[in-house]
Amino acid sequence: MATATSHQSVVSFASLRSSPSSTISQCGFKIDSSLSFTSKKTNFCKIKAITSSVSYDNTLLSPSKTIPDNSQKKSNEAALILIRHGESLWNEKNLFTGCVDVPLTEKGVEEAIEAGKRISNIPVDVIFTSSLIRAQMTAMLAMIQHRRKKVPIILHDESEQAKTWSQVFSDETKNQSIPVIPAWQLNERMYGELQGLNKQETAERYGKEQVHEWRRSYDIPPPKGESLEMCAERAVAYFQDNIEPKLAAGKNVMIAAHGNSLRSIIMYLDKLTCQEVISLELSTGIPLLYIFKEGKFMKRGSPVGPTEAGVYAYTKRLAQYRQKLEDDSEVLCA
Ligand SMILES: O=C(O)[C@@H](CO)OP(=O)(O)O
Repeated sequence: MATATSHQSVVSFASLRSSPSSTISQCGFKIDSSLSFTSKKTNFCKIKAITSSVSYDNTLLSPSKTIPDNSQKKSNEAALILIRHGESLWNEKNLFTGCVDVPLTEKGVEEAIEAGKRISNIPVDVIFTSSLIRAQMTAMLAMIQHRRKKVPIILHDESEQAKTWSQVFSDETKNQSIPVIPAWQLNERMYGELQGLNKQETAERYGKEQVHEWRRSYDIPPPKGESLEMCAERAVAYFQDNIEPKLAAGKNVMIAAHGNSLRSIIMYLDKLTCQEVISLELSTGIPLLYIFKEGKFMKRGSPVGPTEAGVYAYTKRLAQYRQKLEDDSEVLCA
């Protein structure tokens, strides 16, 4: 089996069972129908909920107790956008990165801006990122492209003082902000003793198959690192405890994270088996859209651009949101 690169230009969603053709779909996915899958159940039942959850709302941007908690607002659907960070300096050098905190390349910056353009008409109420700079840069660069022009603000909870010192005292300013919640649980899989090694040289030294197992198998960890299963135990538990409740409350969520932390979350959303997840590759800087409705996640594809009609054809709510953005900009231009 060929070693997958971190820069593949195609997102191969092995689980997209409802669309069997091997073409670029209307949603912007390439679906690889050459793969066949068994009906083996995913063993995600192993994932235990982590109870030490942190929950933020827009209200945390302001100390006022009188501001209503909008997280309780009723809605029957919410958008979920997943973005793998843009190309990092170590992606460019083909080095195993894992939890090493490396920034984006110039190309990565451009990818993040392009991703932002693609989702610029999709509502975002709260952003979750890993604690690593490449995911945070991606989230920020993407959000500055958003037509709503809200300001993404990182919430700091590392100490009581950090929380107190970053309070916002204007309701209006708070309403024009989007909370950005960093969570180490969304960090890239810890690559152990491979971190900093060149991927090609490692494959030459240990063999392509061994390195492919370390990189893509579900339960085989790299030396002293995390397997995808171990990464899922923290990333999916965090998603269930902190992100799903937001979606259930009608909040539109964006997650900027990493190849493997997002693979584990997609495995959960798409109910992929341990075999299926091996073929799941995420490109850098490509946003993926899901709709959460009645407790279920529906994959909607990757928004191709601000004028891409397909994305909006899927839900009335997204179409209405875009129409409102159009109306507002017409009023501003008049
Ligand atoms: O190096 C890493 O941390 C990851 C993501 O870039 O690489 P891989 O494609 O091997 O999972």
